[in-house]
Amino acid sequence: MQRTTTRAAVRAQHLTKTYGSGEATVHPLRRLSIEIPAGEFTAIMGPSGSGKSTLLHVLAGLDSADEGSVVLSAQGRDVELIGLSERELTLMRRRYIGFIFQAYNLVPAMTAQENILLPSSLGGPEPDRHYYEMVIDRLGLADRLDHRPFELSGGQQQRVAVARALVSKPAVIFADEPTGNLDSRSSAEVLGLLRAAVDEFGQTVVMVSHDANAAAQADRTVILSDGRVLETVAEPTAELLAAKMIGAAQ
Ligand SMILES: Nc1ncnc2c1ncn2[C@@H]1O[C@H](COP(=O)(O)OP(=O)(O)OP(=O)(O)O)[C@@H](O)[C@H]1O
Repeated sequence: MQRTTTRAAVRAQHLTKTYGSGEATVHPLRRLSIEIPAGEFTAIMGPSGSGKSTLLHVLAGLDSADEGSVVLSAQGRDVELIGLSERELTLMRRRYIGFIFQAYNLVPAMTAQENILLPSSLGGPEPDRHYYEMVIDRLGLADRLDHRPFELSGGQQQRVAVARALVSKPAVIFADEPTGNLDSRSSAEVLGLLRAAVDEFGQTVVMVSHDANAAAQADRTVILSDGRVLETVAEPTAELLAAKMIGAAQ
């Protein structure tokens, strides 16, 4: 059988993270290794406390691991994130990483447009004008750009957060439960946009979700259990993922 090799956008090996000591010790990551293929949509599922958010934060350079390696491939070079200083990590995040939070994390005093352009105002890459306009148009935000977050619905706020993560064409977009606060219609919209970011804009997306329907939008779903990768499911269906999650919780 012919094998095609997919380029990894992020390659993490033997990640270990421990909190506390003695009887209170918690191990969110236990020598966990994972590869995130470039230009694809990867979902991460697992029971509560299995280490999903910790893993996402470590892969995105928002948190550090005690041991292991996280290599980010961006613009033809590989950068090891573990061991970088806080300042170096901040620069890496600004240049190469987009992050979408469950709680949107928009700046309340800024308009939608100012929020979307915030990473470049802070020294990140200047978005390409044509691409910026295409993203705004695709996300249906053209007539919302002068609004502040409190004037927008939850779904619209999350679309602004998606636009903020997309416009600088980061090497990887991470999303931590991006639909966790949304109703089913807004959830479907946001998931459709993440799917389009991969299919139409060639982006790499990694999303943590509890929701089998959301994770089924991905090209593959990695299931975590107790700080380790239990299984990777290619082209998952919601039914299969729901069944796997019952297994992972036992
Ligand atoms: N700052 C911290 N201090 C101590 N323990 C922590 C800290 N952050 C996470 N943990 C613990 O690490 C484990 C993994 O947490 P993590 O948030 O990564 O899990 P999760 O799979 O994302 O869970 P959930 O689905 O409930 O959000 C949990 O037992 C959690 O209580």
